[in-house]
Amino acid sequence: MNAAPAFKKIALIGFGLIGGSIARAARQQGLADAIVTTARSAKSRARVKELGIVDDVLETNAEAVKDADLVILCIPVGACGAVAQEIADHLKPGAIVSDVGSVKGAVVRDMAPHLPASAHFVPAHPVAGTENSGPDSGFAELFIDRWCILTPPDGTDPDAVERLRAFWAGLGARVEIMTPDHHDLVLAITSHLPHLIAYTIVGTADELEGVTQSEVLKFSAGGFRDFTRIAASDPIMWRDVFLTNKEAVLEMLGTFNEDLSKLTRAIRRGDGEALFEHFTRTRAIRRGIVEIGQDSAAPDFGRPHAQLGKKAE
Ligand SMILES: NC(=O)c1ccc[n+]([C@@H]2O[C@H](COP(=O)([O-])OP(=O)(O)OC[C@H]3O[C@@H](n4cnc5c(N)ncnc54)[C@H](O)[C@@H]3O)[C@@H](O)[C@H]2O)c1
Ligand SMILES: O=C(O)C(=O)C[C@]1(C(=O)O)C=C[C@@H](O)C=C1
Repeated sequence: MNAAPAFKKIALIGFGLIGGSIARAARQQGLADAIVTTARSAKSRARVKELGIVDDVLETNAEAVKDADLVILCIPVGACGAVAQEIADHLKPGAIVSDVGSVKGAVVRDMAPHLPASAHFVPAHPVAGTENSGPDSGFAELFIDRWCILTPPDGTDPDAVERLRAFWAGLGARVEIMTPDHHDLVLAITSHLPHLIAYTIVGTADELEGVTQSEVLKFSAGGFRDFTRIAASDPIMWRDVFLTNKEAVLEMLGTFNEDLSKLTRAIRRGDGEALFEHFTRTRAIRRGIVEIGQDSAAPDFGRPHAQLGKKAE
């Protein structure tokens, strides 16, 4: 447990997978005196209150950010601009404003113009998640040993960046800083395209004539099952990701389609050597990821939480 909480009051706008996980982890690690959140429907507010993780659950975003030292938007990327506008006049001078969006260029473009000069805007993206959403889906261990990427605009107060870095480190994450454009290019290939492929393949299997729905379900114990998990991810979140990271995704999709054509040709021509060479190369990549502990099974969720802050410092 930290000696003194890093923040007096944290406001989490949205209490879904990411907002709920931040609240649980920040609470466990003692990173704030008070944590408040917003939930839009009466039903969600009642559920979040029942969970008993936060100090207050408010209906409006403007009410929630009052007196908060750290405000984190944990909502779909496409909603960030309108919410920045909603909260702008209610922010405490000196407050750090951040987000967790999977796309950074669009978030910076949509939020920055609305925020007052007295606020410190430090966009962030924890590269950790699941296919689940909603107030019950979060868990405190989500960010342990996962990356959190910060994309502060040029000229951002270094103290604000450092405070947010320390906050994410306190949640268990490894923190890296990059530009929004670079973030969006990297994530287009490592996260956005894999989701598009999963959404495609599951839809394709579903529409196949000659293969019944029950056969798709029955024989989905192998590779296809992994795709169905990813394809179960939140439709609003992913609609917004593809609408807002259009250029980078289309660029990566172009390269992907060229590579797919090469493999298609190798299959058509019976070119076993080309297939073997390709699969050998990709196997080595997977083994490299496992070796450096970046596969999904690697994080040690059993590690005592009290050690998190120490390890991440
Ligand atoms: N799910 C993941 O794996 C993952 C991982 C990292 C980052 N992210 C990013 O985190 C953000 C939130 O994703 P999530 O998975 O927590 O989604 P979620 O659906 O679990 O939660 C989103 C919450 O935002 C609320 N919300 C939507 N619009 C709002 C508005 N205008 N004002 C207030 N609240 C609003 C919803 O009611 C919901 O409670 C997204 O930007 C996403 O790109 C998601
Ligand atoms: O494991 C999953 O379910 C995820 O899709 C998590 C994942 C990812 O692609 O790695 C999804 C989107 C986020 O922006 C960050 C993490």
